[in-house]
Amino acid sequence: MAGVSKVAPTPLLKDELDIVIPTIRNLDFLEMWRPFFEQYHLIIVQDGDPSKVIKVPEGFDYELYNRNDINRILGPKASCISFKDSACRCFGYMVSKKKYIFTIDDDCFVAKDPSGKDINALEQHIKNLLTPSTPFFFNTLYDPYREGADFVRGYPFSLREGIPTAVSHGLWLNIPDYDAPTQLVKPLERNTRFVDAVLTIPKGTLFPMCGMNLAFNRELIGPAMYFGLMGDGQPIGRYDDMWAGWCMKVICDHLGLGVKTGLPYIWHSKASNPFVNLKKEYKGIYWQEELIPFFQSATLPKDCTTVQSCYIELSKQVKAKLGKVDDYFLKLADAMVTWVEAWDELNPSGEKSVEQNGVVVAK
Ligand SMILES: O=c1ccn([C@@H]2O[C@H](COP(=O)(O)OP(=O)(O)O[C@H]3O[C@@H](CO)[C@H](O)[C@H]3O)[C@@H](O)[C@H]2O)c(=O)[nH]1
Ligand SMILES: [Mn+2]
Repeated sequence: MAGVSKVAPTPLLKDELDIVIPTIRNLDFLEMWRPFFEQYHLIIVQDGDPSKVIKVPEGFDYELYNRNDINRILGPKASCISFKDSACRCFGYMVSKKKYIFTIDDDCFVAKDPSGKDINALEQHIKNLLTPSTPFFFNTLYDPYREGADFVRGYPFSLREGIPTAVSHGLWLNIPDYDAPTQLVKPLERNTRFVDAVLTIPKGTLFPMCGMNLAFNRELIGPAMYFGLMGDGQPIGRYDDMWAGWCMKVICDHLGLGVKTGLPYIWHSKASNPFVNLKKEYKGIYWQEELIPFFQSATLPKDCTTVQSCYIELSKQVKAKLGKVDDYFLKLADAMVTWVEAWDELNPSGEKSVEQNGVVVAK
């Protein structure tokens, strides 16, 4: 038989997924990801000085937005997009037209699994997003939809269909995502432990979402993925992804959407400066002792059936209940509304309930 031409398979979700990268530096890191990323469209959000030229390696298909572009596109609503903080990445989520988003930091590289094989983090995130979540009952053999696993004895059959997955939260080998105090106490600690598992985060449980290796279904949960007001002119930094994760999880629990964490791993290469981080984080470290109980007790009315309506309702509760913590939360609550308004302006397809997104919501 004539030599069978080896045609590379089309990557999963090639035309339905954008890769969003916040950056202040050249993107040489993409060379290592080329085999996994080259066929996908990149949205680069250039932070800091817009006159700086960011070099993107040849062969990648991308759009790049700097601060001038954000101001031009959003006008006064650009005030809700952070400046001089990785939180700016959420502009990429808003401007994308795709169903899925994967966001990664420019100091995150391809990690190897225990067998020494390069980990295609994007492929694993896609698997996580395309298989259901099981937040209502814990499966002790971890991800039941994975090859070679299943639901264990005693797992209710009525719950085995699972629910749609909205978010896939990946982890990091080498430099762990520690807060500044922990970084200061354990400057040499490296994460060498590869845990071969994907878990659904149970309903009613919050978690610290890290934005450096994260994927989500933009149609299901996009409007809730606002990374807040951080960086320049703000009293706090490095709580961008945390804030988004808490708002997102409350809304996912309310709408019957799932959140997973675990595989895939990336190799996080650079520890940011712990002293700079401490300055950014310190208010957050004591504020969060009030923020967590707020999110843990947050409930949304039944008539909130779209992400936008949930998010607007949450912003009202932030204003009413967190304004006493600090005036910052009054400003943040307003910025949450501006974000949704800007989102709907750039995505005029209108608000959709999860059912309208073709999702059967667990009752
Ligand atoms: O002002 C800035 C600083 C950085 N960036 C880009 O954002 C990411 C992360 O930057 P970096 O790797 O230097 O910082 P980390 O401390 O490792 O970031 C993680 O901690 C959290 C910060 O909120 C977040 O979960 C992770 O991002 C890089 O791509 C920088 O180029 C920026 O855009 N603006
Ligand atoms: Mn980093």
